[in-house]
Amino acid sequence: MRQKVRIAPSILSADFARLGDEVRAMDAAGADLIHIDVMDGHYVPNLTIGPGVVRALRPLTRLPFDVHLMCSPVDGLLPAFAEAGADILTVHPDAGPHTHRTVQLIKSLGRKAGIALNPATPVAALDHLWDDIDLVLVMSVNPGFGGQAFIASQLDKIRALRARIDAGERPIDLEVDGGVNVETAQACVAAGADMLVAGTASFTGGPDAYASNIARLKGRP
Ligand SMILES: O=C(CO)[C@@H](O)[C@H](O)COP(=O)(O)O
Ligand SMILES: [Fe+2]
Repeated sequence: MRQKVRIAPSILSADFARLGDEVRAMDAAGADLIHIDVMDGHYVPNLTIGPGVVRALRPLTRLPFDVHLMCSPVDGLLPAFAEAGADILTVHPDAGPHTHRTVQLIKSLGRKAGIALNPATPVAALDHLWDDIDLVLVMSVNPGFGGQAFIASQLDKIRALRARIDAGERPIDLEVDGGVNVETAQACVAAGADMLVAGTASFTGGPDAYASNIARLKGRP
């Protein structure tokens, strides 16, 4: 693989009845971040996790919390997630009218700011944001659910983003989310991704399989 990749298991695929244990198990298994999918039943047709859950999980691990907000409007939710223990707050530019203002709000809360690009959202959506963002999240499925198939056309977008990030002066993480498994992980890293979200592929097989799942996603046998 091209470079060291970090794996962010999405707890959307965890056993919600044992969520704390699941987060601890993923930490012990070698995960690099914990990805938390926040869905509002409006921007996407699913309803998931609020700041109370993030706050409850926060003492259980020192891994960064990578909070992916599929919410519209989102600005009013950001302070609560920051206070609850989010490290990265990632928003969708099509979910609100003033994404630059949203990014400024995230920075004012002292958190890293990410922008998520849906499969149909072009790289140009970032044109006015490059100076302020810390992460770009390429959605390789349509947002809303775990367990969907990887949309291969997004590999070209990852390549274009890698070229743009490498041409810039600031470090910006390039994360891919949706349908990531051992095979698609390799393609994403070859295209330039340095962070991979994996829900199904991380949690499949139960806790005894987590370490091997993470290792294989990192390209180890
Ligand atoms: O944001 C999302 C879906 O909207 C993701 O984070 C999924 O939760 C990833 O799940 P898998 O596709 O890896 O099962
Ligand atoms: Fe996500």
